[in-house]
Amino acid sequence: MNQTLDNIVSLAKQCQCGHHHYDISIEQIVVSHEAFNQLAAYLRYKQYKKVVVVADNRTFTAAGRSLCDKLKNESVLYTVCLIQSDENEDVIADERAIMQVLLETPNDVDAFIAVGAGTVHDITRFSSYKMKVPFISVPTAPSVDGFTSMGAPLIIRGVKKTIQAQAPIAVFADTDVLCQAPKAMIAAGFGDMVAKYTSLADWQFAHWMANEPYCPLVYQLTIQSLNACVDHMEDIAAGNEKGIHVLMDALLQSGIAMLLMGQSYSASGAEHHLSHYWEMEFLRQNKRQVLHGAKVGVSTPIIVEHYQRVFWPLLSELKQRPKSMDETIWERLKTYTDSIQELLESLPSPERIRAMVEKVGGAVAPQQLGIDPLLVERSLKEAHRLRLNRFTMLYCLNECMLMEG
Ligand SMILES: NC(=O)c1ccc[n+]([C@@H]2O[C@H](COP(=O)([O-])OP(=O)(O)OC[C@H]3O[C@@H](n4cnc5c(N)ncnc54)[C@H](O)[C@@H]3O)[C@@H](O)[C@H]2O)c1
Ligand SMILES: O=P(O)(O)OC[C@@H](O)CO
Ligand code: NI
Repeated sequence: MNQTLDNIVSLAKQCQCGHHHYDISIEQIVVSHEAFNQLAAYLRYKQYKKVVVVADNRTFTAAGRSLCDKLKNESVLYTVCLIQSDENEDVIADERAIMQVLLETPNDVDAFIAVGAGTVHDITRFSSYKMKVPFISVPTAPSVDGFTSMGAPLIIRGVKKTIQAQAPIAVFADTDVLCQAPKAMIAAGFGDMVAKYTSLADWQFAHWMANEPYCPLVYQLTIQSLNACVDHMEDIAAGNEKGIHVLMDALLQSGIAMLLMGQSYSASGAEHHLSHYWEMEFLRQNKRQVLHGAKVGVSTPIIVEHYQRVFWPLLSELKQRPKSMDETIWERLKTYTDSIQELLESLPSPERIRAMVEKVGGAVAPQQLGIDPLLVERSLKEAHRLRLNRFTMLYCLNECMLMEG
């Protein structure tokens, strides 16, 4: 990571922001060729006797099998829970997957090991939390910033909800496994980082308008991770070890930033709400899922465009308080107009963001992901409702500025 784990722990202890910071329960983060040997040593140190390895067919092939060989050599008793995919071959973090883990886990398990990408981690995070046992993270692709966070975005009765659960107690990422991950997953990881342009802007806005808890340290950790990815775009695009290391470090650090707040304020704004809306629509239509990072890589420039072309012109022209806007918001919008303008002007242009995403091999148009323009249009009007406690600029636009009468 840009910062070492110890460094972040100490920065968090000294933080003067006034908000509660969750303890970083992560004891060790290893990103190296030696990760699995170090995991074996860690299990010895923890004296775990019985673990459950959670994976799916693909992640078991990518890393689970070789990890299990290691566990055998170490005489650690383990069982494997292979999460079943749906009829589209997708593994979804939903009730069925969680129930499968709970059913297949012995009651006296010491710890879980999540071997996979974002989805396997969220299933394991939630199940282990409910069973009151720790989990260890073994990422198989640098595809999301959700390895070190404590939130579990789950699909519950078809609705994407993020439930705060727990962070892993340790992370062991094997660089060979990460470098061999599908190129689309590497591009998706970059997409999840590029999304921080708008998530951080929405967070700043929500803090000004609605007193959403804000912390400069968490902001710094996140923007530092984003900048590291942008600075190493060539390496990430080439998929070389340097690039994969930088990307993975950035994703881990952004996850820790979320963990410190116990919420995804820094990492998820309107661009994520659009992505969640599209994901739910795909599930409803029984279509194959699209990678999370691919969706947010596409929705981020759409949100920048919408803020610069719709939100800002409307805001700067507002002469009187719309009926749907309460007095406090109206006063604050007036106070912060210049700051909001500066904030929006500080964002890279939609073209620039698309060029970055394209450079690392990601899609830039919704149609490339099978998302039709009508769905995009609908999501721009409705997606903010998925997170009514987040006062994003999209929320403000739709709920306070466009709803006359
Ligand atoms: N907890 C958080 O804070 C957080 C943060 C970001 C995203 N997320 C969530 O993560 C989920 C998306 O995760 P994702 O984008 O990593 O996709 P994913 O975990 O759904 O994986 C996609 C597919 O890639 C396969 N795969 C993984 N590693 C592989 C490898 N090395 N080789 C071949 N195939 C491999 C998986 O088996 C799966 O079929 C979403 O539900 C999203 O909401 C959570
Ligand atoms: O809190 P949510 O919106 O699920 O987002 C988490 C994660 O996707 C941030 O990158
Ligand atoms: Ni994300």
